[in-house]
Amino acid sequence: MPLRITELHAVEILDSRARPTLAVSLTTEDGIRVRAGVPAGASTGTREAVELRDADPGRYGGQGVLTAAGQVNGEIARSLAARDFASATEIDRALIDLDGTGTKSRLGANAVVGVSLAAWYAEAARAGRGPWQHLARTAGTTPRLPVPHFNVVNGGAHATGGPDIQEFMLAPLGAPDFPEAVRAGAEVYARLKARLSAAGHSTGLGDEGGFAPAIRRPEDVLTLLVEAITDAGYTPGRDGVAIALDPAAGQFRRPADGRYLIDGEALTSDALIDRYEEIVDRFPVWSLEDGLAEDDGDGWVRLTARLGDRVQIMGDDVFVTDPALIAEAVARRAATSALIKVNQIGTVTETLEALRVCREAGWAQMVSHRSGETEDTFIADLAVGAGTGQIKSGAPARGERIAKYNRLLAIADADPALPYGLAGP
Ligand SMILES: O=C(O)[C@@H](CO)OP(=O)(O)O
Ligand SMILES: [Mg+2]
Repeated sequence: MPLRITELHAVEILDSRARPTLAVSLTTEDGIRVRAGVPAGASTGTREAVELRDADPGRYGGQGVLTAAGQVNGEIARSLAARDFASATEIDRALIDLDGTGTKSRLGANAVVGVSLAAWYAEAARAGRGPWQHLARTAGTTPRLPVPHFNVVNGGAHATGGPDIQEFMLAPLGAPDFPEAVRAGAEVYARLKARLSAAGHSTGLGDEGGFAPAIRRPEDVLTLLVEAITDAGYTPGRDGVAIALDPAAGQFRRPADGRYLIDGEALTSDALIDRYEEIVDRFPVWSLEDGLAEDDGDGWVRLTARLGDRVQIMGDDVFVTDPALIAEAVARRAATSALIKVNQIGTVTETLEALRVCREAGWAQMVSHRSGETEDTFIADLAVGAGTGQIKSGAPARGERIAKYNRLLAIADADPALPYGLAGP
């Protein structure tokens, strides 16, 4: 039976930063009703799909999304309603065609992604399956529970006064199963808080629920993390709890001369790569995301050549979940893995395509939240269904972050046969 939408409705809600975003509800002719929440980033890539924000500076300082909601309730609803669709993929294609810009800027990427997520929820519900089972079946992938990456120290664009490096994450690679990985994350988080307090640092939180102490030197943060991992009784490293970094280096690159301003120094790409190498020598860092800026193309190739066999070199702002950009980087050996965010590209179909490009190239994939989140848990199902083996959803604290981890705990509980951990090569 074809999928027919009888009602599509978007409403302005709040995200975790008290900024407006969209919730989209969708009803099908056969009575399925679903709802999706739309996330939003702060450290965005320049080639991301473009969200619509209102022109009116009098509401939410010009950040409202009534225009985007209007696109869903008006043009998108008129175009999709009462049409027969063979699948959610077809709905995504219709959205891409209707928008017509390649960047989703006309309808708004926030409007488009809300409808896309709702369409996939609806298709799964109509098939009588959970979202992850449905995604696995559609994509032809082998499901697994991902290694959670807990962002326990927040800096950069996510925490004023925090470190220059945006994200310091705990990755319980050595955990025997997903619940034990969550436990490790939460126990180390508690020990880290105790260490920060004892040293007189702030334990206030950044946007993703991690601590945001005024510690500039990345090595000083890493030392604290290793101590906290040990305090909690875990082994620092791949057999226990490893560390992943997302410097989001584009945020601290000086446009005038392309130097990276970190910890009071102005480093060339090569000097920054040297610094990363020293960090990898000294600390149990296993993954490095956006180590360089998105426009430092040759730097990415050198970074991968230098460190690619020691740590995962992951692109976020540089690839923006775009299958074409990922394919190009595979050919240039400009990274070894890609971060995956549905709202960076705008539809679930294109996201699955990006994941397929990675799989076929032997690249690792990490499904990711945004720094502005809702209680929506689609990314948890996406990580399991697509079998990516990795997810990041912030600290093991704050409702919008733990919604995803708690969804993963529920999936683990309901299906004890699901394997846990990194996907094989
Ligand atoms: O850089 C990132 O990886 C993300 C999520 O942690 O941040 P933002 O959503 O602000 O782009
Ligand atoms: Mg990033």
